[in-house]
Amino acid sequence: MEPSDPPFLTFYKKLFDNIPSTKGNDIEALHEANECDDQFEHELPLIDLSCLNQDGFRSEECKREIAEAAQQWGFFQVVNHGVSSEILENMRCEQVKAFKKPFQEKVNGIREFDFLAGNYRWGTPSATCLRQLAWSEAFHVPLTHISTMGGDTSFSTTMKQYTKIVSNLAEKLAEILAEKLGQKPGFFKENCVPSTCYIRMSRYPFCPISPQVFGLVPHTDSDFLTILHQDHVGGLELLRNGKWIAVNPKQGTLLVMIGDLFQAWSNDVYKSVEHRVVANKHFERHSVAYFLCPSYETVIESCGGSSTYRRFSFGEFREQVQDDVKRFGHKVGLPRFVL
Ligand SMILES: O=C(O)CCC(=O)C(=O)O
Ligand SMILES: [Fe+2]
Repeated sequence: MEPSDPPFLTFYKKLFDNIPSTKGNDIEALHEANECDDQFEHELPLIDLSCLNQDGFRSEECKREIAEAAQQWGFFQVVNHGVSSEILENMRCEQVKAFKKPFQEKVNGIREFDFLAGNYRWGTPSATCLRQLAWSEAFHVPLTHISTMGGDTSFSTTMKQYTKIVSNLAEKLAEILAEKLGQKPGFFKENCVPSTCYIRMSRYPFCPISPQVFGLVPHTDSDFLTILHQDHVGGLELLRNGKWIAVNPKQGTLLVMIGDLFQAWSNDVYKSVEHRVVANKHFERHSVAYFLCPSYETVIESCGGSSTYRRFSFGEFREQVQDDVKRFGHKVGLPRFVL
């Protein structure tokens, strides 16, 4: 059978050849750099979205909790979000099957899903050292692609069901966050379009050299907000007050992360949360993320008060991110746009 795993060890051989000896002190230093504090895990905000359908008081209270979590954490977990456990499970199964396709087929584009070469990414082509390498593979699928996917396959049906609910949820949460800033509704409906919103399905193969590489290097998301579903394995961590906190999996829960665009739009009221995925030595892991993005022409400017950031279009932001990744090996992000 043809292999399905990306050839990390052979393709990135140069990076592994340059590893300083990883004995004694070096390994200790790495563990220290990767250290994660489990102590605050229980404090991660968890919000019951069914309250949004209840009487005025309960629903207002729920909106307040959402805005508070976005301000203080840039992150929250949600339950009763409208995606049934059946759809979540189907999505996971379809994703597992898709990643089991031969590596070469994933690279060339999976015909059966109308995927092109560009839909598949793996590793970090720009990495110049192991700490920049992501030990993971992913399919990026814009919403426009999902809605035009042909055939009544279980893959296309599940993708359509999942994205329909999650995209509505993302828009609803974004509108609540805007309302809490005193903004009129409609901005996200008007500007977030199916050609730029996308689903990213990720697989993190088990990694024999963990902790020397990450599954996904520390980053913030370049969108308004992200809705993530992770499987039971764990590995996602977020940065809070200088400490990494593990986001342990809770069945049926979706995770919401504020991205850079919301931070700029809200003039730093909502925080774009830095997060990473730690590679697992023994188990593979899957996750699926939905990114709420505006059209490339959409201008992002502070919705109130004197702004920390200059106005920029989403297209300009993306180009700058790609440029920085090429030049420095990592994203700079919002600091590039500070006035
Ligand atoms: O897999 C995860 O838990 C995180 C994925 C993520 O952060 C991303 O795709 O931007
Ligand atoms: Fe992310």
